[in-house]
Amino acid sequence: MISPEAAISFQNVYQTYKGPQDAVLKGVNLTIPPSDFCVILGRSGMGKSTLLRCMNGLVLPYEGSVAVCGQQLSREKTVLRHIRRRTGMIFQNYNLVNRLTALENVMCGMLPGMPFHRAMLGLFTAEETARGLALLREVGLEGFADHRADRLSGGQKQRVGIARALAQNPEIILADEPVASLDPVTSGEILNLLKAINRKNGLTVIVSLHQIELARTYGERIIALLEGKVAIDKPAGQLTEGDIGRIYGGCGARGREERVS
Ligand SMILES: Nc1ncnc2c1ncn2[C@@H]1O[C@H](COP(=O)(O)OP(=O)(O)OP(=O)(O)O)[C@@H](O)[C@H]1O
Repeated sequence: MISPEAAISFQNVYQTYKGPQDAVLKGVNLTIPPSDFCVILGRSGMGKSTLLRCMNGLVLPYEGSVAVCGQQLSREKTVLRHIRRRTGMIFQNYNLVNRLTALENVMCGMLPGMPFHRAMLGLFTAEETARGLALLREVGLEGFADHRADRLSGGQKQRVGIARALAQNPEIILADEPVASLDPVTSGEILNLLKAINRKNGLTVIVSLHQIELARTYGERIIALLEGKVAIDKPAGQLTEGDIGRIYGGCGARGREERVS
């Protein structure tokens, strides 16, 4: 059953890029309540990014149904626009516009919610600019507003990415391997920031990770994908060695070690 109160609800979802014989998701059932902090685990190619892309309508299931904040995902443009406004996306490679400043990148997150003529010309009100600056402060980048994105460190770029996602006033943050390109200390800082946002703003946060220790430290709920299905769905504190073996077993111990930060 699709739950109208859930932030995200998947019912028997099948997704493919090539055809049903090559399905990536093969009957995913999932309910994520508002304000959850979930970590998605799974070996490379198991469909973590695909699952996240299904949550904001970047890809659509060929069978089953997805609902975001109670709204059923469909091909209809108004539905997609609405769902994308409610889901802020954070990427491994930050997806910033290099030639723009940190503040200008953050303001890009406001464009979809602005009247067309102002968005086209990039005309922001003083209030919107003040909000952009407040968001930079919130992610720890006060004083970096005028810095070009390509001159920032990886951790700073990811902070700008988070501020840009917040600028669209989302209810859900989807972070696709947000710390995969960062060192362990910076990774912890970024996950702490996402956790603080989850706690302070009550946003639902769903993060895909490869590092088991980070998942255990920062995740509250662990969802692991295996062979296109949810194989494990439990509180992070209850994740056992047996579970980890099940998720990464096919890689052998070496494959697992490589993923542990
Ligand atoms: N745009 C695409 N077109 C065709 N196939 C795709 C596309 N994106 C992903 N796939 C395939 O779908 C499967 C799942 O990919 P996905 O990126 O969702 O996995 P993942 O668990 O996020 O992997 P990783 O941890 O390596 O990022 C893989 O076999 C991949 O090759």
